[in-house]
Amino acid sequence: MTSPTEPQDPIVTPSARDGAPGASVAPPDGEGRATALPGSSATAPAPAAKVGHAPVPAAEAGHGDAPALVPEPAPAYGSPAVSLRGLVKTFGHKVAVAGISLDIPAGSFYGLVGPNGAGKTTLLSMATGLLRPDAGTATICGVDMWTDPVQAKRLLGVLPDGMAIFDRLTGTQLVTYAGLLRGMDRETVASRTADLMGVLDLREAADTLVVDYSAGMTKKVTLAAALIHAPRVLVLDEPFEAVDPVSASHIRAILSDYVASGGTVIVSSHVMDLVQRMCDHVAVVVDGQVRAAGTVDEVRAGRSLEERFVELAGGQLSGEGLSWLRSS
Ligand SMILES: Nc1ncnc2c1ncn2[C@@H]1O[C@H](COP(=O)(O)OP(=O)(O)OP(=O)(O)O)[C@@H](O)[C@H]1O
Repeated sequence: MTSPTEPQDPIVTPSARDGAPGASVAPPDGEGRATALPGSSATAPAPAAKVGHAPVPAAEAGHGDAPALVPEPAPAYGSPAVSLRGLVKTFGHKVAVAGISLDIPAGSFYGLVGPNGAGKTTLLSMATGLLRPDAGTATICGVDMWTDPVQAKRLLGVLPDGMAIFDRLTGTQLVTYAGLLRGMDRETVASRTADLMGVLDLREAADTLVVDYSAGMTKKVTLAAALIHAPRVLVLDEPFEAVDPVSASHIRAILSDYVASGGTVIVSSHVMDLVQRMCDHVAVVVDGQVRAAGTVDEVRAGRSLEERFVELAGGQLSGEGLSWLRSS
C-alpha cells in the first residue's frame, strides 16, 4: 500500500530490469520487501569529504537554473542521527518487529546484529522509508521519515539487501544515474563516479553491465550508488556479504573516514568479529526486539561480542545434535 505522502523515489519494478533507465519508476510498495534503488531526488550535504572530494557546497545541489538546495545543519555530535520509536511490523501472524525504539548517535558506527529472521532488514526498511511501519516513527536528523520522506531521504544513503537494481546499466551508468536522480550536476557526478569506481576496484568493470557482475561486485556498485550524494547517514544491510577481503578492507577504510568526518553509519552484519572491531555501538535484535544496545564495550560486558550475542540469542556455542553426521 502506498499513501500520498510516500516519497517518489526511483523504484525498479521487475519490468524495468530488462529495460532502459527510468522505464519504470514507481513509488515504493510499502509492503514486503521493496525493490528499490533507494535515495532521494536531491543532493544532500556532505560529511563524506573523504570519498574523493571536499564537502559539497550548497551551490552544487542544484543543476541548470534550479535553485541550489541549502543543506540542513548537521546534528551535534552525540544527538541522534536516527531515532526510532515504537516501530512495529507484522506480516500476517508473524511479528517481524515488535516495538523497537533505538537512538543512533550522530557520528557513530552502529552495528545491528541478530540471528536469521530476527527482524533487522524489516527494521532498517522501516527506518529508511522502504517499508511502511504498522506503528511507530523513524526520524533522520530530526526529519520524520514517514511524514516528510523526501526531505528525510535527502539525508540518507542506503545499501539494501537483496533488492532489484537497474542491472541492465553498466556500473558507471548505474552510479551516474543515482547521482543525477539526486539532482547533482553532471560534472560532479562524473568525477565522483570515477573516484568511487576506482576506490571500489570496479574500474575495469566500469563499462560492463551490472547483470554480468559477480555478487560482490554488485554489492560494491550499489554501495557506490548509495555514496554518490555524500549522504549524512549511511544504512548498509550486509555490506560485506560476498565481498572479497581486499575490497572489504577498502570499504571499511571508506566508512571509517566517513564516520571520522561526521557521517553516521548503520551496518547490519552477521560477522561478530567485524562488528566488534569496526563499530563503536551495537544493538542486538532477537525476535523483533532489542535485547541489548549501547557501546560495543557495554554490550559485550567483558566478553567477546560473539559470546554475548550467543547468550542473548539463546543459542549455544558447542555443536550438539546430528549425531548421525559424525563419522565416528
Ligand atoms: N515480506 C515479508 N512477508 C512475510 N514475512 C516476512 C517478510 N519480510 C520479512 N518477513 C519475516 O519477518 C521476519 C524478519 O525478517 P527479516 O528479513 O527482517 O530478518 P533479518 O534479521 O534481516 O534476517 P537475516 O539475518 O536472515 O537476513 C522473518 O520471520 C521473515 O520471514
